[in-house]
Amino acid sequence: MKTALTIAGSDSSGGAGIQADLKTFSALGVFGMSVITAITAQNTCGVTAIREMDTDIIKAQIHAVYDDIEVNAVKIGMLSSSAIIKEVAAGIEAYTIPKVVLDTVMISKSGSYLLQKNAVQTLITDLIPKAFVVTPNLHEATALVGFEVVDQPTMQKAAKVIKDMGAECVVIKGGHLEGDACDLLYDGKTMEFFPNKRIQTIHTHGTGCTFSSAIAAGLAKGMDVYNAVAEAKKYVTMAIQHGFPLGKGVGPTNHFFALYEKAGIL
Ligand SMILES: Nc1ncnc2c1ncn2[C@@H]1O[C@H](COP(=O)(O)OP(=O)(O)OP(=O)(O)O)[C@@H](O)[C@H]1O
Ligand SMILES: Cc1ncc(CO)c(N)n1
Repeated sequence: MKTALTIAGSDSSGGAGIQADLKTFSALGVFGMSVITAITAQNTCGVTAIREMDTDIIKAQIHAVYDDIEVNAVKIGMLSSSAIIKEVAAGIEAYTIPKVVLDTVMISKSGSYLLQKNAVQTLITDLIPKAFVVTPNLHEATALVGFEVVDQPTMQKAAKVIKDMGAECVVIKGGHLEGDACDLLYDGKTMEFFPNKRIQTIHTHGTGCTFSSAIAAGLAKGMDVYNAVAEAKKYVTMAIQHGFPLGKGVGPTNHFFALYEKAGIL
């Protein structure tokens, strides 16, 4: 069985973060492992508290996994601070980790900072150059490149700038576009749009985490980046389609509907 590791924050409500990542890995038939960078007290209405893990326990978790187990792909999510980014970058360096999907998590849907504002530059200098795929949403792409990313032409322009920061491939997510939910993949040679009709729902908690983990799962299974993104897009669309009104706010993506439907059980 192929393996994937998520290095990310915990979401107590189970819709995003480590919990969404592990559900995605399982649903896609990959054995999931985790390095927890921070704990959030979070539900469908918002984030009420954040506690960062000390860098020594983050380092110990990375070493515990890598000293024992072959890891076929890594997804990186919430990192919270510059110090944590540097620790994770050192781990990638120490084990020369190749298939890294970096989800540049910055602000939760409810508006809480999951990455300190002053850490964006560290992300650019220390981690983006080590990533195989970087997956910013429109807001994150804007923060990375310094101009507004709001439509397909500016997504294309931003993808080139982020590629020049040293990432192998760039996926700019169009979940926040006006109109269709259209993502862009740039591998340095071709620009490929992955269009999809926008699903009319408020239940989109964890869409970004689900998508980036699904890309990592595809890479773990040996897919090339194009197929990994195409399959991840199908998966996240299905998971949003079956999203449901858990709690009083923004409900989560639904992995198990996706799994059962795929297996022909439902
Ligand atoms: N309403 C929707 N209908 C269809 N696809 C969607 C919808 N919302 C998001 N997506 C898709 O979900 C994936 C995640 O994109 P999105 O832009 O929502 O990420 P994100 O903002 O990083 O998510 P998060 O808030 O969880 O961090 C992309 O493939 C995007 O196109
Ligand atoms: C822990 C965590 N990671 C990522 C997200 C996505 O925004 C979230 N809401 N919570």
